Amino acid sequence: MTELLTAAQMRAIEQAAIESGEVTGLELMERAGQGVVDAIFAEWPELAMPKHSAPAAGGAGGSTPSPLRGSPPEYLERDDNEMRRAVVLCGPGNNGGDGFVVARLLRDAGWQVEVFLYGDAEKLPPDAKVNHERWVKIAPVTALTEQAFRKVAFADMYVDALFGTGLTRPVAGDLAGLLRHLGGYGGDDYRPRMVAVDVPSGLCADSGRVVTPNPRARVPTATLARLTVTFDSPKCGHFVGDGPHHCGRIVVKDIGVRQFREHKPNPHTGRGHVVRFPRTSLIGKRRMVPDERPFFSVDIRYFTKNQGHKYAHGHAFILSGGVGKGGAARLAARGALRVGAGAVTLGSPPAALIENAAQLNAIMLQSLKDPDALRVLLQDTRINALCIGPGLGLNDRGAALVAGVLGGEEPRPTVLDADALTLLAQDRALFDELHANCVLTPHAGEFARLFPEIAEKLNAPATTGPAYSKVDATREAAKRAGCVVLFKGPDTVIADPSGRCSINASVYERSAPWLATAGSGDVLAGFITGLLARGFGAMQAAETGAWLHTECALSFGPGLIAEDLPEELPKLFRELGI
Ligand SMILES: NC(=O)C1=CN([C@@H]2O[C@H](COP(=O)(O)OP(=O)(O)OC[C@H]3O[C@@H](n4cnc5c(N)ncnc54)[C@H](OP(=O)(O)O)[C@@H]3O)[C@@H](O)[C@H]2O)[C@@H](O)CC1
Ligand SMILES: [K+]
Repeated sequence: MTELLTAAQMRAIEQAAIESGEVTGLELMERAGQGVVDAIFAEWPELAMPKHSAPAAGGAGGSTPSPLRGSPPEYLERDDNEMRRAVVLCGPGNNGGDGFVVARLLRDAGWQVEVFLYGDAEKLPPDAKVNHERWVKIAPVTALTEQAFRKVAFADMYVDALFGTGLTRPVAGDLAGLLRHLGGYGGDDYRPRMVAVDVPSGLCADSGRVVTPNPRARVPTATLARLTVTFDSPKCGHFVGDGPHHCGRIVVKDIGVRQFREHKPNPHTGRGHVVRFPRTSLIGKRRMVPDERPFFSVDIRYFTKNQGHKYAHGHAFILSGGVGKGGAARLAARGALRVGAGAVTLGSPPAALIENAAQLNAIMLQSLKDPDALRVLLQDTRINALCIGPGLGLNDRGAALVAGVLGGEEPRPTVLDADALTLLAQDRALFDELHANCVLTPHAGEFARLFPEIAEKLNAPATTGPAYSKVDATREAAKRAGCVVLFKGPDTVIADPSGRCSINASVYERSAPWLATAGSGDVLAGFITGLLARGFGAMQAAETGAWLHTECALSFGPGLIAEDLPEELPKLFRELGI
């Protein structure tokens, strides 16, 4: 798994590296700038060629339209030289320092580069100041205003080095207007080559939220990049909230500080300690960082087909709702069976038995009238995982069954989804019965019902950086509930009460918008239940279930309906060598 860092964690690693004496801040800045330039040429190889010799396919060859509306200035229209043109926007911190390095390296590569600075050159931090001075020996720097930018902004590429991990407050005044332009130009169908250094300016690196007093503004005050080049490790904000929308694509460049991730305090000075708790992992497919495993590791031990009867592979029990409401629980049951539970039983109210019987074959069916019947059933110790909520019904029977599931003598690992979550929100005494082997799988609405104070913080405008994030919210919720919380979305965040946290992001190359289809959440609940039955721990079951869910959707492709998800698993398991 790839580790995601917060801005503070990245700063601590950088600080430890510098304090070790093995590298200077200036060297790190040079590596960062070089990383950006390398990423640019890898992303757009045609930019390494002279302008008129590059293929023009897809608008890749010639000059791109201005990101600001209106025609390019006359002198640019007359320009017929062969040089590539870049505009680099530098800010008042070290992100701006990286920008000056990028400008210099592009110029060394034969580009015509125009540099703008927002802020006072005298107040730049030391390394940024050195790179500013290096640049002004080569070419001038223009003070950044919207008006000044409008006059010259016509380029093959724009580099956004205004703010990185140091964004502390909303961008205001003239610069806000400029960022709105850079974040809202061109409609949806065309984005100029905008490269964000570390993080698109205006976006909080921790939360992926645009830092603004007005979150409902039609055009956000953050740049819209086609490529974001970050250093050492991706940051949480690249994968949650609006991050993926603003980043375009993420490339991670090694700047040689990895050994300092585990840095201990210097015994003499006591400094150089890297604070890396809590850790956040990315559950992803693609290889993002050298020497990290390309796949999220599905623990194959739990899938090994040991000889043995079906119950040796676990027995999942799924509680269903009333007549006409059984579809959701049947989907969950199918998911649990396909993911590998040896046996799956659906507990149905007597009146719905015939309906369920007509739809089930490999899944067993059991009459489940009330909590007394449940108590008797749970005397069967082979039942080792439960799922309650899909299609359950917001009624007394539902509430009594949730109480029965949570309050038994030997509470089983249990997934609580859908109606069970609403019932928990309505009855705090029930909520207090949650135990460490529970997994809650709320979407945003259910999350807000279950954890109203946390949701209020998350939904409040992000007016300071670092802003409260979905990662923070899920961690806090897991702690409060005392169990695993899987907060659904394209950026599914999973946390346990100890603070362990993962993000299963269905974004970038794992984007699967067709996964937002009726019944998809029921299948996810079933996957997790099946994995619990196979012996996975609660956190691992939630992580693996979420990962498989996205992978099934990607494998099937558009046109997917919830029924297709479990049926995709055998193919996926074959590919994984399970
Ligand atoms: N970590 C690493 O290993 C490496 C990091 N590197 C690079 O350093 C970057 C982090 O640099 P950084 O800490 O100087 O922060 P950065 O984002 O440049 O901004 C801080 C400045 O912006 C200002 N400011 C903030 N918000 C504002 C607002 N709304 N409107 C106006 N001003 C605002 C803020 O002002 P202040 O809050 O202090 O008043 C301060 O002046 C990082 O993203 C990466 O690119 C690489 O070089 C190499 C390795
Ligand atoms: K930036």
